[in-house]
Order: sequence, then structure tokens, then C-alpha cells
Amino acid sequence: MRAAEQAAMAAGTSEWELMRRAGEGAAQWVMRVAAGRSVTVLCGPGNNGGDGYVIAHALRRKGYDVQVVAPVEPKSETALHARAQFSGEVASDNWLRNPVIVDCLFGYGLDREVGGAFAKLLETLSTSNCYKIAIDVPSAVHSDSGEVLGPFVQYDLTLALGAWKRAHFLMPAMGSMGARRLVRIGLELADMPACLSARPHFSAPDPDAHKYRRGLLAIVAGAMPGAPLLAAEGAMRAGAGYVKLLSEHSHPDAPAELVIEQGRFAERIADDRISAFLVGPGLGRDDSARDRLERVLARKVPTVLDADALHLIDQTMLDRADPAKLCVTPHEGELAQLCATFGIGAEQKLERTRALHEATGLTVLAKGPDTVLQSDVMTSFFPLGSSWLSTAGTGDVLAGIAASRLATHGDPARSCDEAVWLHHEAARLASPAFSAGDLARAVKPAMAAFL
Ligand SMILES: NC(=O)C1=CN([C@@H]2O[C@H](COP(=O)(O)OP(=O)(O)OC[C@H]3O[C@@H](n4cnc5c(N)ncnc54)[C@H](OP(=O)(O)O)[C@@H]3O)[C@@H](O)[C@H]2O)[C@@H](O)CC1
Ligand SMILES: Nc1ncnc2c1ncn2[C@@H]1O[C@H](COP(=O)(O)OP(=O)(O)O)[C@@H](O)[C@H]1O
Ligand SMILES: [K+]
Repeated sequence: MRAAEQAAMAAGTSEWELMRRAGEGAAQWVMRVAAGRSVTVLCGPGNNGGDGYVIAHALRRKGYDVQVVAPVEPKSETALHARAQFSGEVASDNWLRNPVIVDCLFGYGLDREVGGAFAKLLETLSTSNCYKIAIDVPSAVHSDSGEVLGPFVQYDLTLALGAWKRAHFLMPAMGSMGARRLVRIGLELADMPACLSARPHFSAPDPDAHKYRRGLLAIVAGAMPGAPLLAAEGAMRAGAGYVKLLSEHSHPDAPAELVIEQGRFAERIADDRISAFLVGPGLGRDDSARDRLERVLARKVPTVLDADALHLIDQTMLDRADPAKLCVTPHEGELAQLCATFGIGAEQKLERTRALHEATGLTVLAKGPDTVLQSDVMTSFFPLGSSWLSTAGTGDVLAGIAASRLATHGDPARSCDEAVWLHHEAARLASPAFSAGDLARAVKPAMAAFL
């Protein structure tokens, strides 16, 4: 963000002009939600506070009753300029009298715990029954890490200025932001190493398609029958032309269209029409599970590794595999396990995800409410998915979808990206309190949303 701002300024746009665009753009949103009601703007010492004075000035010009509360005077030259423009009331007390509060205490300059008068204001804000808007980021949020460094306030709306910051897509920060909207200020944001994933677009199969050309996915089962079956239910609806389950279980509930192959594992996986594997859901962690995983990895075919496979994989296995063709889909606990296995000391999710990719070359899809995808190309963040996904088996469905996408085109990062979108859309369509089975069946209508 700072680099993009510097580039804009080097090209002739002043910092004041950027602040004016940011503040006036944000004021448009504030007016939409305030709809004539009185507004209080909390202004801090830096340029986030400067944005606050621009917002207050813009509202006042439109006839709004505006109160500014500022515990200290601005420190930066540009914020002082914005302060000088505003001719309304500026109070330094703790009394928030209005039904709409706009928080401009700190933006991406926050670098330590919020204390003193600022913390008191945020505490008052947190308990006040008003509509709460955060400008750029909530003021106690560290914009790079998503950590909350002060009183936790639950906002109704967060207006990102110029570009998304990492905190807009990382927990715990993103959980406090309410609806998130981006206010554009004309910054050039091409070639960024991190981005918000763009909605994918799928096409119908080519006219000359047949089941093998569309991709044969082999799902490797193991100790438990349920998880790989759930993954297969998702996979059959996510694009692959042919889904096989390599399983020794009887699966009386399996759909007729799912081919289940038993016995002679080494021969089964040697089929060179297999374009992708999924290993991990229900695999188990005993010697036989390890043996299956080792054999699949040695095939060097595009593969999704999930669940038990993430507990079994180690450097020796990776040395015999082709990491560029592999993606791992860990939840928080599995990510911790992978970090322990590959000697990664980082503490936070984003750093862990990036370090794991650096150390192994694997494409890493770190799941959760704040899903992060790290590939060779970039770090991707995603819009928030339904919190109803927090039920057992939904990860198996995600792994099935990702493997199905992988079978169709062989690109690990693209598969993970598409899988998250399909998973979220399926969750939306499955309606509240769905089971993992309902979710897998909703992958079919979810596909239609991306055609
Ligand atoms: N640059 C641009 O072109 C544009 C920037 N824009 C806006 O600027 C924002 C970034 O502005 P910024 O860099 O001035 O930082 P900001 O978040 O206002 O706060 C830093 C100030 O707070 C202080 N401080 C820090 N932590 C503290 C603490 N815990 N407790 C107490 N004090 C603390 C720190 O001073 P310190 O005490 O560390 O010397 C400093 O004075 C950005 O989020 C966006 O809203 C837009 O207008 C678009 C154009
Ligand atoms: N609160 C939440 N909000 C959004 N998505 C969630 C939430 N909790 C879990 N998920 C998603 O649900 C899935 C859960 O996967 P996982 O933990 O592997 O479950 P399981 O092992 O039971 O299949 C992941 O895709 C994750 O991103
Ligand atoms: K803020």
C-alpha cells in the first residue's frame, strides 16, 4: 500500500489529493448509511485521522450535523491541512452522542497496543448502541497481521481505502469488520504479490470431450469409509469426467455412478489415464496408509493431500515426489503439524503458510474462515464463506472438489482457488445447518453459478 502510494505521489499526485479522494469516497458511504442522522467522527493523530477530518468536512457541506472527537491534535502535515479545513465542533471528551460513529483513530500506521484516551474511546464505542464504521481498518487492528491490539469493537461496516490490506481477510480482525467495501482512490495495483481471489469462470466440456479427456480422478481410501466417499460425492459434481474410489470397504450407500475398485493397489494406481489423485480423507495413519501415500507420491501425478496424509508426509517422501504438482489443504491443526514436520517456526497463519510453501514447494491452501492460498505466483485471500461450513466432513468435500478440478487441468493453485469458490457457493446454496452430504450435493448447482 505504501509503495503504491509512493508511486502515485512520484507520478505527481499529492498526498493531500490521495487523502481527499479517500475521505470524500468514504463520506459517500457514510452518507448512504447515515441517511440524514447525526454523525460523530473519531480522529487520531495520523493520516487516518486526516481522512476523518475530510469525511467530517464533506458531511458538513452536505448539511449533516457532525461532531469530531479527537483526543490529540494531528501530527502529520497532510492531516493538519485536513484539520484546518474543518470548521465544525472538535471535542476531546469521551461522549459519543450520535447514532452513527466513524472510527478514524488509526489506520495502517498502528504499530503497538492501543492505550490511554484512545483505548477509552474504543471501549466506549464497543458498548455504544450505534452504527459503527471503521475507516481503512478498525483502529485496534494491525493491518498486516490481523491481530487486535486493543479493545475489541464489532463494526457494522469497514471501508478499505485505496486497496485491501491483509487484515481485511485474516482472523481475528476480519471477524470484527462487518460488511467490507473498497473505496478506490486511483492507485495502480498491478503486480502485487498478494491479492483478493477473483471469481473464476468455468466452461462446458469441449465438443470432443470424453470421460478420460475431462479427467480421471482416483480417490485413495484407507481405514475409514465415510470421508473418501464424501470427497467423491463432491468430486463427481465438480468437473472431472470420471471419479474412482480405490477402497477395500463395501460402501453400500455409494451412488451407482461412482466406480469402486478393490485390491491390487499398485496395479490400480499405475493406470496412466489417471490425471489426479486425492489422498488423505479416511486414510488412517498406520503402515498401510503410509505405504499407499508413498506409492501415490512416487507416481508424480498431480495430487491433493488432505487430512491423514498431512500427518504422514515427511521430507523423505517429498524427495521422491514432485512438489510442484502437489497441493495440501490443511486446517489450523494440520498446518501446525506440517510446520512441525518441516521445521517452520512462524506463529501466525499467513507467515506459516508462506514459509511452508517456501520450504517445500507445495501449493498450500490453509483453510478456515480466513482461507489463504500460497502458490509460486502469489498469496490469495478469499471473500468470507458461510460459517455453517464449520461442521464435520466439509473439509473432505473441499478436498474432493479441489482434486476434481486438478483432474481436469492439472494446475494445483488454480484447483485450490476454484475449489474455495465452489465450496463457498455450495454452502450458500445448501441453506443453513447443512450436513457435509448436503454440501457435496450442492456442488452441482454451485457449478452453474460459474459457467
Ligand atoms: N499515505 C497516504 O498517501 C494516504 C493514507 N491514507 C490514510 O492514512 C492512514 C495511514 O496513515 P499514517 O501512516 O499516518 O498512520 P495512522 O494509521 O493514521 O496512525 C499513525 C499515527 O498514530 C501514532 N500511533 C501508532 N500507533 C499508536 C498507538 N498504539 N497509540 C498511540 N499512537 C499511535 C503514530 O505516531 P507515533 O506515536 O508512532 O509517532 C502516528 O501518528 C491509512 O490507514 C489511511 O487511512 C489515506 O488518506 C490515503 C492516502
Ligand atoms: N467459521 C467458518 N467460516 C467459514 N468457513 C469455515 C468455518 N469453519 C470451517 N470452515 C470451512 O469448512 C471446512 C472445514 O474443513 P475441515 O476442518 O478439514 O473439516 P473436516 O475435517 O471435518 O472435513 C474448511 O473448508 C474451512 O475453510
Ligand atoms: K480506523
